[in-house]
Amino acid sequence: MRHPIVLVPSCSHQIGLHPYYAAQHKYVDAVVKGAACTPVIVPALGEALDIDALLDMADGVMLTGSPSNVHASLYGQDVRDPSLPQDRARDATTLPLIRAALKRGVPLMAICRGFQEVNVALGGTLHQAVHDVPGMNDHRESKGEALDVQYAAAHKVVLQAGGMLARLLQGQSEINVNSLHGQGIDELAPGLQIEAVAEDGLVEAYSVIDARFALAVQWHPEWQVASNPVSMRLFTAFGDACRAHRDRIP
Ligand SMILES: N[C@@H](CCC(=O)NCCCC(=O)O)C(=O)O
Repeated sequence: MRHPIVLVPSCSHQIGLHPYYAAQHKYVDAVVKGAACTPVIVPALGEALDIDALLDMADGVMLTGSPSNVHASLYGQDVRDPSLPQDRARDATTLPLIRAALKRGVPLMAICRGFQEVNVALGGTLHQAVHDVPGMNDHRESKGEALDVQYAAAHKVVLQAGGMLARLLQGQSEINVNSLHGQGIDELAPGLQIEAVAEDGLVEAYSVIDARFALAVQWHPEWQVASNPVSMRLFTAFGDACRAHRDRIP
């Protein structure tokens, strides 16, 4: 039996003189090590992509994080800080893909930027600088530190009792998570169910109501996934949903 195929939309990065379609190793590796699925990196080609053809062959979609921000115009705002990285090619690829995948019931797992993209794709908005919102904490990483410091547990999140995440984590009420983001959920889109919140009240995880499996988290479960039991539960559940989709009777 073939492994389920998981689409991993790329970012568009400039490396030297050339633009690249790129996806970080840790996300692609987590699809294999955590979900036991086969990753397929999708170039950020936007409307040039045949999304239906991609979803015809896909058993899941995983949206990665990225230092770039979802363009604020996509949720009706002006860009607050133009010096921060953007990736319009990725936006033009992921937002239509998210809507199409959810419409078809393709399992979806979204991480960090991906978490923000799903909210925007479904009509929600973002804080462009969480740390400048009165009463909110600074959720950014210390960029000058080593990666194992940047991705270390930074704060706790309280799980929604009776929610999908609480069930997946067998009734745990809170977990410690890493935190590498300057933006965050402001208005939650219709049809989303909060699954976890940070100590300052920021939404840190949600699921899509009525979806068989659509889970989005602001933190990074892909980081050293195999050595983190909580992350392994999330990726295993995603992989199981992809296997069920692969074996569905059309
Ligand atoms: N740019 C957005 C999303 C942040 C994000 O995805 N961080 C991860 C970057 C590195 C990695 O991919 O692990 C924001 O700042 O909120």
